[in-house]
Parts: sequence; C-alpha cells; structure tokens
Amino acid sequence: MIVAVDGPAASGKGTIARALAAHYGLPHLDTGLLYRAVALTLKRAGGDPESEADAVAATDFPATLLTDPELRTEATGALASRVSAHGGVRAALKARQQAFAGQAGGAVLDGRDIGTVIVPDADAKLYVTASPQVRADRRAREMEQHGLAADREAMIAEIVARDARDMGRDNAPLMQAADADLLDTSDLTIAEAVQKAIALVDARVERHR
Ligand SMILES: Nc1ncnc2c1ncn2[C@@H]1O[C@H](COP(=O)(O)OP(=O)(O)OP(=O)(O)O)[C@@H](O)[C@H]1O
Ligand SMILES: Nc1ccn([C@@H]2O[C@H](COP(=O)(O)O)[C@@H](O)[C@H]2O)c(=O)n1
Repeated sequence: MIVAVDGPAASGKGTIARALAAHYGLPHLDTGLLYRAVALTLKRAGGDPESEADAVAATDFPATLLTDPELRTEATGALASRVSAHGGVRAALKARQQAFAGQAGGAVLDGRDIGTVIVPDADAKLYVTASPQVRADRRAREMEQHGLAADREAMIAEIVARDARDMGRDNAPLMQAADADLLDTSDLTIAEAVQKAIALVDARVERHR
C-alpha cells in the first residue's frame, strides 16, 4: 500500500506519516529532508538559490547529509522552499522518491507534491493542514523545547510566506489532490489526528477493494 501525505509547513504531516508507517508496518520517507539537503549543500557551496544551475548542482549530495542537524533549522527550511521552486531540482529528486514509493509492500511518503506528482496513483492520500497561528505555535513550542528563543509573530509571518511560495510556484505547487482526504489538525491532539488519519486511510482502502 502506498500512502501519500501532503500539506503545508508544521501542519503535522510528518508526525502523522510516521505514525501511519508504524501502524501499517511500512517504510517512511520525509521528502522535505531531500529539499533541505539541496538547500544546505547549495549554501555550503556558496551558491545562489535563484540560480537553477547552482541548485541542480546541489542535488548531488551524499546520503550521509540526511542526518545533519542543520537540516532541521528554520533557515534551512526557508532556503529549501526557494530551491524547491526550480523545475530542475524537482526533476532530479523525482526518481529517488518514486523508487522509495515503489518498493515491495509499499511506503508512506510525506511532502508537498506526493499525491499530485510523485505517486498520483497512491492507494490513499491525505492533505493535512492547520491554521497558520496553530502551526506557528507548534513550531515555536518545538524551538523552545530545544532551548531556542521563538518569536511567534515572526513565526506566523514566516509560515505565511512559506505557504505563498510553496502554493504559488509554477512547478508542482502545493495543493490538495482531487482525490485526497482533508485532515485539519488545528483542534486535534496528536493522538486524535493519528486516529483520524488511520480511519481515513482504512476507509479509502476499503472503498478500493
Ligand atoms: N495535532 C497536533 N497537536 C499538537 N502538536 C502537534 C500536532 N501535530 C504535530 N504537532 C507538533 O507540531 C510540530 C510540527 O509537526 P510536524 O513536524 O509533524 O509537521 P510537518 O508538517 O511535518 O512540518 P514540516 O513539513 O515543516 O517539517 C511538531 O513539534 C509536532 O510534535
Ligand atoms: N515534496 C516536497 C517536500 C518539500 N518541499 C519543499 O521543501 C521545503 C521544506 O520542507 P519541509 O517539509 O521539511 O518543511 C518546503 O517548504 C517545500 O518548499 C517540496 O517542495 N516538496
């Protein structure tokens, strides 16, 4: 079974995707990490994020980079959102994601274009969202837990700007696939969101039987 989980930043899609993978015994790929790795490689090489050639050159990163803690910073996420707008970058990362999705038994992938571009024939698709205020709050709490100061107003502005870039780009913009189930987690605890996600996937698979 292939499950596609898409949605905006800090909506909870990674948390849900990991829980679905554990529940169904499937491998999980956080595809945002790939775009973050491109961003970090480009930054360390002194490249220009607006240059498609520089960004495409940065797609040739070593697998070991995927565990670098700098991938998880807000700055890397924001830079990832700029390099991911280049069609050449998306094309370079596509085969890797599709190979992961195509492994025997299936997989759970989360990102921005999993249900629309990477695996349009996925067995189940979720579009996970939450209000910008809730997402900024979650991000701020996450930072505080890591001992970092968090400015909630700045966080909301960053989330709104990231949404606009990810939803407004020409190449594979973030959008809900026509056949994806919407899951708004604004008023849900993690346990409630996971429970709903499992129910939606089960119902979708049951309908396909
Ligand atoms: N329903 C929820 N209620 C409260 N906190 C949540 C909920 N879902 C996720 N979180 C928390 O919000 C933060 C962001 O969640 P998560 O990393 O899953 O989002 P994401 O959409 O994968 O983010 P990104 O794509 O930007 O990496 C985490 O600290 C997570 O524990
Ligand atoms: N399938 C994807 C996944 C991510 N992106 C871009 O990367 C940025 C960082 O992603 P996170 O999920 O780690 O926050 C994101 O803002 C997108 O621009 C993408 O384009 N496609």
